[in-house]
Amino acid sequence: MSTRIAFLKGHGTENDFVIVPDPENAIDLPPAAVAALCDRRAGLGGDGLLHVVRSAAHPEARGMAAKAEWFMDYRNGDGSVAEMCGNGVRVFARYLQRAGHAAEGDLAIATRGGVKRVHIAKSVSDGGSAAGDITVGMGRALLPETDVEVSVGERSWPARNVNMGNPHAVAFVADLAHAGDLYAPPSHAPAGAYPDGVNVEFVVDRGPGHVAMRVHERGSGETRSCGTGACAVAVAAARRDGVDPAVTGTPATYTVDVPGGMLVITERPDGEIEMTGPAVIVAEGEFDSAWLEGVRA
Ligand SMILES: N[C@@H](CCC[C@H](N)C(=O)O)C(=O)O
Repeated sequence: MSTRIAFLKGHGTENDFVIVPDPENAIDLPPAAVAALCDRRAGLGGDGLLHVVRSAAHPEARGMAAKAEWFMDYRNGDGSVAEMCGNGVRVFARYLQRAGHAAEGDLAIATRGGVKRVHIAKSVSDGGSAAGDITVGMGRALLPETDVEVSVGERSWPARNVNMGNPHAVAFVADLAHAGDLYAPPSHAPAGAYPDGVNVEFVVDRGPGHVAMRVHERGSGETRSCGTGACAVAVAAARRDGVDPAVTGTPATYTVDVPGGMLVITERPDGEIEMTGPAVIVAEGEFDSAWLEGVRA
């Protein structure tokens, strides 16, 4: 018997997600079903999917249930699983707020990358009303001292290897257009540098503490924003600029322009990184479970 399954659509700086609320983890979402839901022509469309589950009801999150009631079971658009999604966790928080599971202020969300602290700012009123920004504590960046190179077509660049829970290669380029159409994943060397694949960011300077980036995301293709990518870029830019908050004792803030908007990233002297930006829910509806059954078959 088919049933109706509720979904929402949301985005953070145009990194967009299908949101499937499923508190008791009752909906089977194998990779093919996720890819079908994220398909922009034959499905609902999204860079990824946020499966909203109570931590206590998910085997990967039970251990975090005492600290965070809700688990972000994040999937990439091709159905693959990723450790963390920075824009996703902000959109996830906005969903929890809209559904009445969270209020403005602080909350904790369980992710595969651990429990993340989120702050939902008060709504602002400027003639109409707009949702306040959402800040997430992204944890610390790891900077393995690996020499990496990324290539698109004939062009190659040295890249900084940054791990934000998920893997990134950050390349500073003369012109963002040099990354080409990014339909195919950029290649990287050495070949074994990223055994589980990599998100690749291309970065140009806009001014002091201000950069712009494009990204090719593992499992999603080119997207209009990537939160973990923006954090990786901010840290790579800071180190390139000779800035290390652990040494100076002063927080470092970078503004990162992405094709879909702007994110503000602050790295603190203890290494903790905070990311702030908008997160919105744009639609909600239902789809027929029979459609998903057809995809799974
Ligand atoms: N868009 C996300 C990152 C999603 C995961 C990434 N594609 C991966 O496979 O690591 C973000 O906002 O961080």
